[in-house]
This record gives sequence, C-alpha cells and structure tokens, in this order.
Amino acid sequence: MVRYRVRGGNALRGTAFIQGAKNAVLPMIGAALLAARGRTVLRNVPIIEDVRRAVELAEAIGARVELHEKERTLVIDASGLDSPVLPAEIARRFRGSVLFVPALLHRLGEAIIEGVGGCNLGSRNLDFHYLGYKRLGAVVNEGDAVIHVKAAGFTGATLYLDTPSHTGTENLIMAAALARGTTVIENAALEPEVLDVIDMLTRMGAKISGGGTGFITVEGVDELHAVEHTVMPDRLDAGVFAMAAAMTGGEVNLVGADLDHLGVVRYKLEQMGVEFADHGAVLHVRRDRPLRPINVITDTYPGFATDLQSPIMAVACLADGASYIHERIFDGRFALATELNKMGADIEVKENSAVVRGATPLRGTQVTAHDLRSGIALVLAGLAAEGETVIESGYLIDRGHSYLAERMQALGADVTQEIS
Ligand SMILES: CC(=O)N[C@H]1[C@@H](OP(=O)(O)OP(=O)(O)OC[C@H]2O[C@@H](n3ccc(=O)[nH]c3=O)[C@H](O)[C@@H]2O)O[C@H](CO)[C@@H](O)[C@@H]1O
Ligand SMILES: C=C(OP(=O)(O)O)C(=O)O
Repeated sequence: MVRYRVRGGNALRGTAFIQGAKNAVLPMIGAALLAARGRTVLRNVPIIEDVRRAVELAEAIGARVELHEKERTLVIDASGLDSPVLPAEIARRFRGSVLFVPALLHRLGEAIIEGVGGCNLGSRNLDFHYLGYKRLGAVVNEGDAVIHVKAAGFTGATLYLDTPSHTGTENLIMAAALARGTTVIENAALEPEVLDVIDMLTRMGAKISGGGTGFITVEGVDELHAVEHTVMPDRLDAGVFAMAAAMTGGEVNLVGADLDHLGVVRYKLEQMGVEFADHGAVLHVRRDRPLRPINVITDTYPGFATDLQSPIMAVACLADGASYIHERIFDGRFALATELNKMGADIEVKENSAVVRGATPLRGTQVTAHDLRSGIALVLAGLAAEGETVIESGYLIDRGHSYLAERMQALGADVTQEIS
C-alpha cells in the first residue's frame, strides 16, 4: 500500500521540474512497437507507474525494453514481438494498454485483449476504436471478458469519431499508418499529445497530414523505422504544480512547462487571481491575493482539460464565493467531492455539475483517492489544510506523477510518500 502524508500550511516557493507527458509517452511506446527492426529511444520519459506497466506489457508480448530511470530514457527493441495476448493482470492496470493493439495487428495479425484498465471515471467505451479497425478491414469478436481482433493487413478508408477521442485518434492513426492506401479520420482529437505522437510517427516514416485540424489524412507506407524522440512536457503535471502555488499563496518556477498547452486552464486560473509569466522555457506562477470563484466547463482540447477538473475543484474550495464546475467528458468524475467535504469543503454535486461554496477552511484527515486526478487534488487540498492529510491509495497518484514527494519537498511542502 502506498500512501501520501501531507502537512499543510507552507507557501510553496522555488523551482519544480515538469515531467514528460504520461499521455504522450504511452502511445509512443505503442508506436515504437510498430517498428520491426532497430531500437527506439524515448527521452524525457516520466518515471511513473503507468510507464512501468507499459514496459511490463511490452515485454509480455516479446519486446525487449530497458527503462533507464535516472536518464529518464526508454530503449525499445520490438523486433521479437511474438505474442498477441495483452494479459489481463498487466493490461487491466492502466488505460495505455489499449494503445498496443495497432502494433499487434500490424506485426502479428491479431490482438487478444483480456482487459483494459485506467481511471474509474464512469463509462469509458472503446467502440470508436473497434469500429475504426473494422472499417480498415479487421474482424472484431467482442466476448464477455476477452476481445479478439484479427486483421490480415489493413486497407485505407474514411473513418470518423463521434467525439474526438484521444486514444481513439492515436490508435486509428497507427492502424492507418501501415495500411494500403489512404485513410481520412474525421473529428480527430486536437490534444498536444496527439500532435507529439504524430510528430514521432512522421519521423518513423509515416505520412500524416492535418494534425491539429480535426481532419487527419494518413497515406499508408510499407514500413516504419525506429527513431529517437523526446517526449513533450506534461501539461497536466504543470497545471497541478501551478495550482499548488495557487493553493498555498506561493510563487514557483516550473522548468519545461509550456504555457500554450495550458490553454483555457491558464485563463481560468488568471480569473481566480493567479499570475503567470512566461520566461522562455520556465513558467513563473504566483498567487498573492484572495482567490476568486470560477466557472469551469470541461471539454476536449483546446477546452478545459477534464484531467484538471479535480485539481481546480480543490482550488475552488479556497475561493470566496460559489464556483460552478460542469464535467462534459466523463459521467463519473465527481468522487472527489465527498473526500473534499470530509476535509471541510462545501461541495454539492448534481449529475454532471458541482457547486463549490468557498472559502471554507480545510482540515487534514484520512481521505481516499478514487483515481489519479482526485488523488493529486487531495494532495493539493492537503497543502492548504490545517493538520495532516493522509491519502490512500497513493499508487493511483504514482500512475501519473513522478517523484511527487521529492518535487513538492523541493518547493518547501511537507509531503511524504509511505510504502507499507
Ligand atoms: C492514456 C490517455 O491518453 N488518457 C487520456 C485520454 O483517455 P481516453 O483516450 O480513454 O479518453 P477518450 O478521449 O477516448 O474518451 C473521452 C470520452 O469519449 C467516450 N468514448 C471514447 C472512445 C470510444 O471509443 N467511445 C466513447 O464513447 C468515453 O466514454 C469518454 O466519455 O483522454 C481523456 C480525455 O481527455 C483523458 O482524461 C485521459 O487522461
Ligand atoms: C484519466 C486519466 O488517465 P487514464 O486514461 O490513463 O486512466 C488521467 O490521466 O487522468
């Protein structure tokens, strides 16, 4: 059992290093498996549990993978891929397992998916993925527990997504990259991580145009080759550290954070009274005035990222007045409210909306992380709470944030990780 212990009250000051993006490195590991020869090198890899699971899963299907933690570098040799089975005991522990399917289809002609994990946020369908594979020529058998996809080569087609699914877009691009002919993907996701994956695939030899427009065209090629690629900074990690400064009335320098990627999140925090100054590759964030309440509606990029909805709910607890938060991406992403209320917050949830009435003083207690982002939001709440906050299960936080305690401590926070 991993738990985080947070003693609140310190204003955060100093420098934090923003990690590489979880939601970019996972599809990149999937992309590396498309190369039948050579070794792929990924740099700026976040040292998080999801990456460890992805390494285990890649090894389970026959890849040779080295994770050099100190160097934040992955070396992947996918030449020996030999098993189409994504075993349940690894695949059910993280969402990124779904991103291994295109490589298995191209390399072995089939994928046997014994389960897909990820944060428990309500319904998380994969129908766009399977419909897309079918339109490219695959046969999909959806059993109760196991999904079996077979594809004796893909042929380009026109695909669409009902909504711009993040991993759905990445998977269909990877499926189309080695298909015969041209594929058009309509209503594709615009997230910066998707563009970084397109960048890597392009350097591997894929022919992809229209990234960032919602209409992506992929001209299939015969082969993709191993490359070296540096993972983009994690905008969600950057958002959390910016909010840690906001929660504590602090002032931090975020090395490697990209202000452009924060998009609407930046403007919402500014409305609340947080100041940002962009000094090249270092983002300066401070809050020196009372927090104002905010209205947030989550959306796909460039809208307010759903993964930062829980963290901003914690910040809203300290704002003077009522904040409104409307969740549009997931139908079960408000489990945090009950935990924050245990700490003294006043949050009322009705269906997919929440009203946060602040400012309420927060007090430390034992709370439960229901998913990665509610976990990190409870760490943020703990930073501003009186007394000690104990958060379990810390594993969920470690799925997406690397060296959290150390990076928080470097800013003067009293955060420790315990493993028992
Ligand atoms: C590993 C990774 O990159 N995870 C991110 C990715 O998850 P993920 O790619 O799973 O999220 P999607 O964008 O696919 O899902 C968004 C919504 O679309 C629905 N949907 C999706 C696919 C599908 O085939 N059918 C369908 O109905 C889902 O149920 C959900 O309500 O994007 C989410 C939304 O930004 C983020 O919270 C996750 O951090
Ligand atoms: C929902 C998330 O992740 P995943 O899709 O990996 O479960 C997240 O990062 O908040």
